[in-house]
Formats: sequence, structure tokens, C-alpha cells
Amino acid sequence: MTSIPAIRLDDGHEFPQIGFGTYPLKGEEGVTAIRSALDAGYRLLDTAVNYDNEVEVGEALRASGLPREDVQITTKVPGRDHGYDETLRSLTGSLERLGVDHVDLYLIHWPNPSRDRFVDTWRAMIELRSRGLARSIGVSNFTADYLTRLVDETGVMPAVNQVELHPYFPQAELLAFHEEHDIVTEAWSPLGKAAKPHENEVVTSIAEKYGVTPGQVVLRWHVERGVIAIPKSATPSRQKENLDIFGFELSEDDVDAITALGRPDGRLFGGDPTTHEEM
Ligand SMILES: NC(=O)C1=CN([C@@H]2O[C@H](COP(=O)(O)OP(=O)(O)OC[C@H]3O[C@@H](n4cnc5c(N)ncnc54)[C@H](OP(=O)(O)O)[C@@H]3O)[C@@H](O)[C@H]2O)C=CC1
Ligand SMILES: O=C(O)C(=O)[C@@H](O)[C@H](O)C(=O)CO
Repeated sequence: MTSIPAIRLDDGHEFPQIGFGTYPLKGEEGVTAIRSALDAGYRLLDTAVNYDNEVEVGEALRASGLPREDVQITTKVPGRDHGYDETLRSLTGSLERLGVDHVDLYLIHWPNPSRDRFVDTWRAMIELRSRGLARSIGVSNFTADYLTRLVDETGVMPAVNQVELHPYFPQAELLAFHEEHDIVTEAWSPLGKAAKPHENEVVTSIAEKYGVTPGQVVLRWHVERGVIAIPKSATPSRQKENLDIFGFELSEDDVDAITALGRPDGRLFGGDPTTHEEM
């Protein structure tokens, strides 16, 4: 089984550089797909209250027979649960649905700026970390300005920012900010989902050169940039393929050529964190 290199967060906890995205896996089929990912070697599962599949994630974990401590679980507080007390309650609900006594990474799913409650939400997450209910805490879809506001108002910088990141939206500026502030970047839709950047000729020709698949090239590009990627696949063969990316390296020129595919309108569904509201 592939051994997955780890990335260390600024709180000292280590996370595998490839995790498994679970949206929109649900029901019996969802449990089967998530279980199959665990069997293939994934040890980081990404879920959220809004995916409505925390129960399935917990079931797949138990069905796998793996010790709880071998698998890291991320979940996320939704916009409707922003606020101090609301966030404490939200995690209680997530833990019950998952059937676990702590999560390994707890994220604010979206900043939801029109509500302007993400700082209080963050204060609750700091408390949840001190109670041991969330081992690491971070955010998702935060801009540099929102991250700065969190640290200015609470003194605590998120360990992770999970953001849209794929060859058509490479986010070089945000990555540089993260590096400067010891924030680990996690890529959502790392394969670019429906935009299928792996079908772009730049990627397919690099894949041919290395004798790997285009999907593997895109995931390796994330690895070369020091990012944690959480590809989703319901297909067991692709689940294995997406983990099998540690036997080759991309040259700097190839990394740059893929990054150059970025487009100003490269977001998949216009999810600009400064305007997108998701409850
Ligand atoms: N924080 C946030 O706001 C967000 C977080 N996320 C998280 O990120 C995860 C991943 O993102 P997602 O949007 O699913 O997009 P991905 O970029 O992971 O793409 C998933 C799609 O790619 C296909 N696929 C998987 N592997 C390959 C491959 N090797 N070659 C070609 N196609 C492939 C899958 O098909 P198939 O399943 O048929 O194999 C599926 O259609 C989500 O599951 C979720 O956990 C996603 C969006 C927003
Ligand atoms: O999947 C997620 O985590 C989301 O935040 C959603 O916005 C998701 O990307 C979606 O539903 C897009 O239409």
C-alpha cells in the first residue's frame, strides 16, 4: 500500500498530503466508496455538516476496522451555525453523527461576510481545541484579509486554509501569504472537477512524458507546491491512481507550465469568498 508523506501544521500535528474528499458521497453507496478509499490507503477524510454525510463517514470508518487514531477526520461548521455558542453546539452534533469523540481538523466552511460572525466562530474553535474536541483548527475559503482579521482579533492564526485550487485557479498570491504565515494550504476540487484541467494538452503531454495519468500529474503539481489535496472519487481504480503519485517528481518547468494555465475567471462556480454566502 502507498505510504503517503505527511505535512506538519504549525501546531505540530501531521496530516497526509493526499486526503479523500467525500462530497457528495451519501447513503449505502457513499459508505462503500469511503470504505473503499480507506482500504486503498487514504487516512484523511474530508466532510462537512453541509455534505449531510457525517453519519456515512463514521460508518465507513467503523466498517474499515481501522483504529480511530489511524484516520484523520475533518469536518466544517456551516454558515448557519456561526457564532460562539452555535459553533460549540454544531461540533457536538458533528461528533454525534460521526460517532467519534474528537475531530482531527475543524474548519469554518465559508466566512459568510454578510453575517460577520466568523471571529466569534473562531473564538469557539479555539475553545474547542483547548477542550480536545478538535485537535487542529483552521478555516476554508478565507482571504488574506479575513485571515489577518482573525489573528488581529484573537491572536491565533488558523493552521489550515482549505481553498479552491486547481490548474485553472492556482492562487499563487494566497499561497505566498500562507507560506509567510505558516498556514498549510489544502486544495478543494484539486482535480478541477467539471472543468477537467487534466484534459488540457499541457497536462496530457506532461503525463505522457512521465508515463503517468493526467490526473496524477495534476495531483503531483499540488504536492510539488506543498499543498494538501483532497480529491474525490467514487471509482476504486481512480482512488488508487490518485494515491499513487509519490514515485515521480515534476520538474520546476512542468510545475510552472501547469500554474500558467490559471485564468482570471478560473473559479468553478464563482465562489468568491467575499460575496459567496453558504448557510
Ligand atoms: N471547502 C469547500 O468549500 C469545498 C470543499 N470541497 C471538498 O473537496 C473535495 C474534492 O473536490 P470535488 O469538488 O469533489 O472535485 P475534484 O477535483 O476532487 O474532482 C472530482 C471529480 O473528478 C473525478 N476524478 C477523480 N479522480 C480522477 C482522475 N484520476 N482522473 C479523472 N477524473 C477523476 C471524479 O469522478 P469519479 O468520482 O466518478 O471517479 C469526480 O467527478 C470534495 O469532495 C469536498 O470534500 C469541495 C468543494 C468546496
Ligand atoms: O462542497 C463544498 O464544500 C461547498 O462549499 C459547496 O459550495 C460546493 O462546492 C457546491 O455545492 C458548489 O455548488
